[in-house]
Amino acid sequence: MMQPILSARGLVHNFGEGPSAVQVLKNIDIDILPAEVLLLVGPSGSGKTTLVHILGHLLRPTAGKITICGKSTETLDEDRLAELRLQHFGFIFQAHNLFPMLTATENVMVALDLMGVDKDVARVRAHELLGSVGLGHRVDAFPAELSIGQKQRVAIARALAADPEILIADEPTAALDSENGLKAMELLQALARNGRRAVVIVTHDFRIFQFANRVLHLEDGRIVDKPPESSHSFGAGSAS
Ligand SMILES: Nc1ncnc2c1ncn2[C@@H]1O[C@H](COP(=O)(O)OP(=O)(O)OP(=O)(O)O)[C@@H](O)[C@H]1O
Repeated sequence: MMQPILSARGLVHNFGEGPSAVQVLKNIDIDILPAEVLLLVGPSGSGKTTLVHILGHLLRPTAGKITICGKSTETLDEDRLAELRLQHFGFIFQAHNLFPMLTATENVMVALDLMGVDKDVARVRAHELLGSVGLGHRVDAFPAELSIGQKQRVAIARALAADPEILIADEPTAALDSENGLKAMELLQALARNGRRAVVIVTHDFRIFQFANRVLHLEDGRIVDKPPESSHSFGAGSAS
């Protein structure tokens, strides 16, 4: 059995306190494996975004434990959590969150700057990252000059800045047409396979199921219909 990059056990999350508290995650166990594309699917409100925020350490769970490469993250203070996020995670959100006044290169450099990378080195690295997502010819473009698919690629390049083990994407194809959605997924799948990193995707988009190694269904804060280990890989996305 492959060693998970991240293991979460008994995750519970409540929003609110006391009698008005709402439990949105109920005793979730999850392992994230190297080189896998893991899809989280389920009805609106089932807790998918809350779960990936907790897995990405953007939100602390009400209860439960997470280990990354075998080390518990439970007792880390806010500064250590910020370091951990920078080091281990890349985030890709639907709205891309690109800075409109900055070029593609500068948008990627922001992430490298946060890591304390020298500006000249960061510029070279940003160009490399943009090249790796097929945007080597658009490094000086501003977001408004890029197509939506290209903007998504800048967001992916930025998420790769720290060469993270886990990429978390919330609805990465929702705003893309079929062609761009498939291209984005091909890129994310290649990043999982080549980089030995995991890509965790929240989605409602059935078109991308073919890229998954595993699909976890969330319903009312629980993982349901967990497939047996033997069906871990299927379809075009098999990592074997
Ligand atoms: N900050 C918050 N405060 C209170 N309740 C929240 C908060 N964030 C989410 N919720 C509630 O928690 C539940 C799970 O929300 P979450 O966004 O995780 O679901 P989701 O499965 O990602 O939904 P969608 O597919 O619509 O994005 C919902 O009932 C939502 O209203």
